[in-house]
Amino acid sequence: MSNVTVCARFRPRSSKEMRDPSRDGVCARPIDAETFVFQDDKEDEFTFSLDRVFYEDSTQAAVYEFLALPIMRDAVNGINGTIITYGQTGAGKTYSMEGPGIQDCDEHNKGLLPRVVHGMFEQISSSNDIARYTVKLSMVEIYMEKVRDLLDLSKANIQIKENKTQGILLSGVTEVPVSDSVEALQHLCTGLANRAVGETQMNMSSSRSHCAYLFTIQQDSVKDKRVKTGKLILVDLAGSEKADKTGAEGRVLEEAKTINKSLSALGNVINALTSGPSSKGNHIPYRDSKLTRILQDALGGNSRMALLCCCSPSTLNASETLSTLRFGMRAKHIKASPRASEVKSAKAQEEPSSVTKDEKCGRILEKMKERMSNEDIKMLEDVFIQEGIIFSLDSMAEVETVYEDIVSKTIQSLQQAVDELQQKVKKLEAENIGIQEQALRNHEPGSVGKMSRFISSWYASFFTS
Ligand SMILES: Nc1ncnc2c1ncn2[C@@H]1O[C@H](COP(=O)(O)OP(=O)(O)OP(=O)(O)O)[C@@H](O)[C@H]1O
Repeated sequence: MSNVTVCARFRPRSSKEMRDPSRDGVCARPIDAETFVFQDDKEDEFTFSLDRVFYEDSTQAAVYEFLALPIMRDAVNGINGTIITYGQTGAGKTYSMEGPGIQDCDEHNKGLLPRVVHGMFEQISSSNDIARYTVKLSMVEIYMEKVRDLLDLSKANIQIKENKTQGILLSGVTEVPVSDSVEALQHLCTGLANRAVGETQMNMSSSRSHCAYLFTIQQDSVKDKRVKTGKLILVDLAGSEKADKTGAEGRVLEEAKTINKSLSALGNVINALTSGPSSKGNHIPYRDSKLTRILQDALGGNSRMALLCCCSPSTLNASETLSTLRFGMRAKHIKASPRASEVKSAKAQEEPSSVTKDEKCGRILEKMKERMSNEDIKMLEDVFIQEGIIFSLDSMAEVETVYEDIVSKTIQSLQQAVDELQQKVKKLEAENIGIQEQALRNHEPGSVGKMSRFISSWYASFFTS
């Protein structure tokens, strides 16, 4: 059981952001490779801890090696993987995913997609003697809630179907077999040329669609004829900014609304997945958008998943960046347990389980911890966000530390309340004695009796209320 890998990447400041005269301009102050302090436009500070933070001087190679390489390697070995770039328009999603160009780009600037393609075929060629591989490539765009085949534009409305053994499928989508990275990149370039490009005030060439690159890697073992299939999906999401900020109108406004609807659906699915069982049962609204439906297997756990939160470093975009980072924090709590989709030989299926008692206990413990954290994380996160203590609940150890801290603080304040009450009791006792003495001095036995009855009943009600 592993968490989703969530990283943030701050691109260099644009020339417009550099010209901003109102501030020194930068909203993130690095603490270490995983943690930074974020300052919003009201100068409130939030500390974020993610799996890795890439600042403006980070290289494309570093992002690939940390975020994508392990997922690509597993996909070649039959474990599904998904890599998503998320963030507002102009935050660096496409730069991170593709680089300045897929084919004719210098080595240094190459994005995740061409690196994944090269890495995949390199790994395949180094293990060709133990297995035969078949790689197929598809490429689709989700635009205005329609899935369009970017490798065959006549297929403008691909249907999404579900199959018990293969999971989510794009019915009739073009799947081109590719035998090396040059061929794969050529097809990707064809697909990219077909991508719908809209215009908004914020970025004259911003893409207004989600784009998914899908690789199916089938491995036929030379030795025992076992077949493993790994699906690797890379998704470059459309920009997540608010429609009103773009100043868009007409069709562009409709595009922005549709994009926001599908990104909200993605947020809702993540919320449902990370909120634990609810009164409504655990309904996960995958069907609310094409995007969440296509990502259903990835989000539902049968896939390794990495999310790159692309951010502007500028205070001008602080509110969008804050919501991007909060989205990332939320996604971090999705639990994934990807399995290799291996078709076993009959002999392998008969083999007795070699799982030890300790391993079973470990698994049960993990499940218990998982349930506990699912229920507690939301409450804790809300409290800590309110208190300005944004944190990363990476492990149960962290949950326990946080709990211990809260419990000890609660005990301290209860102790203080008990001390105050004891002092109050002492003061009242002294007053009581004084009143009784006064009554005796006045020689009024009847009044003393009434007074003492009054005091005892007041005393009793004080301590039972
Ligand atoms: N890490 C980076 N290093 C250098 N330049 C970058 C980096 N990230 C982004 N840029 C530049 O910033 C600009 C916007 O980036 P990009 O087009 O990737 O944004 P985007 O998030 O994909 O936007 P959209 O939602 O419109 O697709 C581009 O000119 C890009 O070259």
